[in-house]
Amino acid sequence: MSAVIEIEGLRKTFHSLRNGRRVAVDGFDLLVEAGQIHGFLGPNGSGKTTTLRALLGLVRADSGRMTVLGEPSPQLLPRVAGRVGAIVESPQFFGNFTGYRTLRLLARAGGVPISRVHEVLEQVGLHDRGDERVKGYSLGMKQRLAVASALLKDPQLLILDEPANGLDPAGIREMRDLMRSLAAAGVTVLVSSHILGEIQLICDHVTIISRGRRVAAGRVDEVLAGHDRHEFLVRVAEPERAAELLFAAELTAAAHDDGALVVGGASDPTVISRVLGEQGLWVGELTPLRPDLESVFLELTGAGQHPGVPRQVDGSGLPPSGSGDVVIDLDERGVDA
Ligand SMILES: Nc1ncnc2c1ncn2[C@@H]1O[C@H](COP(=O)(O)OP(=O)(O)OP(=O)(O)O)[C@@H](O)[C@H]1O
Repeated sequence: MSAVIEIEGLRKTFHSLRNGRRVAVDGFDLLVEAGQIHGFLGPNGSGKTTTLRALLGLVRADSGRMTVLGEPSPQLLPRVAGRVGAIVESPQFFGNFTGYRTLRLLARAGGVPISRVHEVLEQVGLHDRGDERVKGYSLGMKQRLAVASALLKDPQLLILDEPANGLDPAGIREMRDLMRSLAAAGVTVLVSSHILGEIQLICDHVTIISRGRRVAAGRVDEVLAGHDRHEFLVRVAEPERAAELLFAAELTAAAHDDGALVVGGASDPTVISRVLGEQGLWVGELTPLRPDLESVFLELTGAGQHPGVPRQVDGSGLPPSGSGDVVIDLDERGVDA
């Protein structure tokens, strides 16, 4: 598989009068290969947006090596910009424009044939609503319009920063279906999120960032398997006696909140049912406890107890007011330090 995005040792420090020096990204690595739907996960303030902004040349990294579609970024990003679509932060559009007019303008500005507008509206499922004003769109429709604008160039790589943010369950499902259909059409997708269930449903690969550092990366199933503690949920009539029997058999047993036991140390579940059954305790339920991305994420990032460094409230982490349109046209990107 060829690398579509490579980041090695990315470091970015922000300096502000109020908060002094803050290391937002601290030696971070990321590898996204062709054909992946790659989830980029991290708690609030862990460095996801800064990483994406550095990758796209929107903020200057202190150090690190980055490539996009094989070209060093941001130096030679313009060479591949036509093959990359990116949406960073919340999309904003002129409310009085229709979806169609919005895309037609963007297509003209980007030198894309107008015929492409119909194709992308179709692709994101807005074809029937293209003649309506954007101000009447739901948040989910606005997000899909943003994706449509990023698809105008028919990109090979789509980078989406928190596309499910603020969406209701139906909107999230629409976004998920859209990402799947794009991946099926051969687009490599990098999607950042802190909605873990979503990432687990959509993505085949994941990179988890915590406090600016990579703490896990790989196929979602492999990352999960690496955190499988081989525990089982066991339901029996006498949990306390069962726990004693299990301890005596050198297994572990902990009370679960609804009277069940969480049993560990058994290579296979028949060991548990045999230990209990031999003493006349019949097992009513024996379920393997598989880790989900949420438990792995909380374990790796400590997000439950130690939330990520909070976003600055002085607005220095936000785009300047008025620069609402955050659908990034890589051909016209600016660089801030
Ligand atoms: N322009 C900036 N100036 C100063 N600090 C910044 C700036 N941008 C980001 N930061 C800080 O860098 C750290 C990482 O922020 P970043 O926005 O990259 O995190 P994130 O993972 O995208 O968070 P979220 O999920 O909340 O969007 C935070 O501590 C943030 O306050």
